[in-house]
Amino acid sequence: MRLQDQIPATRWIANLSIRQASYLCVHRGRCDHRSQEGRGVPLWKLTPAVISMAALAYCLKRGSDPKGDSLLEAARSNNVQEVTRLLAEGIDPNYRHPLGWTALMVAAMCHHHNVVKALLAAGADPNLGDEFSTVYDTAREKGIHSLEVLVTREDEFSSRLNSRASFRGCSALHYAVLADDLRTVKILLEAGANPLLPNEIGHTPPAYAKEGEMAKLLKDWEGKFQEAQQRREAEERRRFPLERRLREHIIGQEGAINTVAAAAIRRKENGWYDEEHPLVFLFLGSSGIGKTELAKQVARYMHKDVKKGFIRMDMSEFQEKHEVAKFIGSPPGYVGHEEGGQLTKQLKQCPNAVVLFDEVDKAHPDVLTIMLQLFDEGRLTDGKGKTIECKDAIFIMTSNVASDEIAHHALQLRREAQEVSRRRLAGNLDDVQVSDKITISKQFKENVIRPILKAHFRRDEFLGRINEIVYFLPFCHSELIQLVSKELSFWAKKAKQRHNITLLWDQEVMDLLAGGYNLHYGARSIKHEVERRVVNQLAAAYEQELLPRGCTLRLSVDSSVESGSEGRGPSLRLEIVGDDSTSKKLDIRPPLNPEELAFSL
Ligand SMILES: Nc1ncnc2c1ncn2[C@@H]1O[C@H](COP(=O)(O)OP(=O)(O)OP(=O)(O)O)[C@@H](O)[C@H]1O
Repeated sequence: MRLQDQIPATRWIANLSIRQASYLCVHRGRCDHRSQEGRGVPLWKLTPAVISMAALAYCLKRGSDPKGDSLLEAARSNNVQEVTRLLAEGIDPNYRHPLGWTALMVAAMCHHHNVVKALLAAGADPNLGDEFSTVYDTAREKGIHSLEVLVTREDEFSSRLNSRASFRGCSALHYAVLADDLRTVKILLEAGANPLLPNEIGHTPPAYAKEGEMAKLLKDWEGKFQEAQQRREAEERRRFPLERRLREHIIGQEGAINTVAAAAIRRKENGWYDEEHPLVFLFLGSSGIGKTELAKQVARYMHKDVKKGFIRMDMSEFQEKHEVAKFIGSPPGYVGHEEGGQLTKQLKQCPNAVVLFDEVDKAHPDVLTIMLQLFDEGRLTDGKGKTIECKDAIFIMTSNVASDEIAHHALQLRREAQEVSRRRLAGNLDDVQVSDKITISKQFKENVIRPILKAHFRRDEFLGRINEIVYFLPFCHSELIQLVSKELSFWAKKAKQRHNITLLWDQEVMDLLAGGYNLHYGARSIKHEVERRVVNQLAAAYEQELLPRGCTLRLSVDSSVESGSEGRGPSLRLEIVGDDSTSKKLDIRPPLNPEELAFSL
């Protein structure tokens, strides 16, 4: 072992006596608290405890990389030469201590400017957040003694920090500001550290700045950073508009995508909206058709990948009157008051979130009354009497109410459009163009859908507060082909990654799988069909060792099985493609092939 690699171990041994003393203090404190005499425990009795802590310390270090640990130690002790040497050896500049921090955070906290520069030059990310929370939480998470965590944090990071405060999410910039080190703060900002980045408790670095030069410097950079961020986002939006992003994840549903993107979100982004009220959508259509997926993608667009930006409430959990309390929290004196409400708790963390109320038609009328207040006033008062302002939130309700009527109307429109095209073009139509032309008529919305919604929700003011009712239509054939292709590609990628198997298929296979579409289950029925007819066969062939690693497999339609007989359609077969492009059908033993098994029953 190199001398440098031994340093942390030596420090651990040297620190045993400190730990022993600390443990003694803590233990004495406890004894004093419990007994009148206030006598401590003899030192010899503590030795096993201290030894066990040393063992824990050893365990803590055991899973870590000794060179990574040396980098952390060199950063802490301001050994620029050693830091540079280790980085040149290829040690990850973002290597984390087993308790969560990086070398850049240590150097920033300890005023070691040159180490900070060396780490940044080697690619250390100034915007990584610390994974260390409080001493006690970290001890619980890692399953080690809190005293051990405390001593490690003090020895290997800094002894100047409050052990009870949470540091999760603090960046190197947070630490440099906490250390009041103007020079390091400048270096970090110039290297791209984000002064607007909040830690887990929502504080950005300027929140820890002392008045004066430090606060002024950070304020200037906040402005610069905001401008640059806005420029970047505008450029990104221009190059990659929302509709295009949504279409990458959602097949078909052009009308729904355009309504949500153009009519509402873009208006909101560009300032053409009513800032007094949040946006409210009602997504209608049958199951598995993309309603939830569209809501998720909107949240991802609005909040990047921030988890808190998407709140999902299953409204079938609020069918009873008494369940209102679960929604916004119970008033004082009632059971669950301390817990708070499911919606209010999450909205508090992100008041401009995208909130999905799934199956809203199932909610109790009292819950709807609360939602109406929320939509109307853009604020919500929880059981503790705290008001949450959420005028910037986007509320999306989904419902299957009237889904049969919508599906049948859409199919009818599609048939009519096909008929018109057929007559006009004398056949040979591309149904993508046809499906684009389908729009649910105003008359149908007014005469069919509105009365159904009114009968269901029984309140005009509730329906009146919805900005847009968005219709999701059943998939047409070309959209089904896209869904099949997406599913097959997903499994082909897995086959390649896991077994180096190349999977091929043709149009006939996709047509056959598209036939598994069920209007009531939507895209889920396509997923199921691909799993049932393709993945099950692949798994069986693999289990029977019929698939050599690195082989090429072709899926094809077995036309020897004619449709019609006993309701069986053509089946899919698997062939291995040889180097000379010849193919050999795989003989998968029936008992292990669920499809064949089903046929033989
Ligand atoms: N238009 C679509 N394009 C791509 N994938 C889709 C589409 N519609 C549904 N899916 C996929 O099908 C699954 C179910 O979709 P989703 O959750 O959006 O259904 P839903 O319309 O909200 O139905 P439900 O009312 O049953 O929740 C998801 O995995 C989703 O990715």
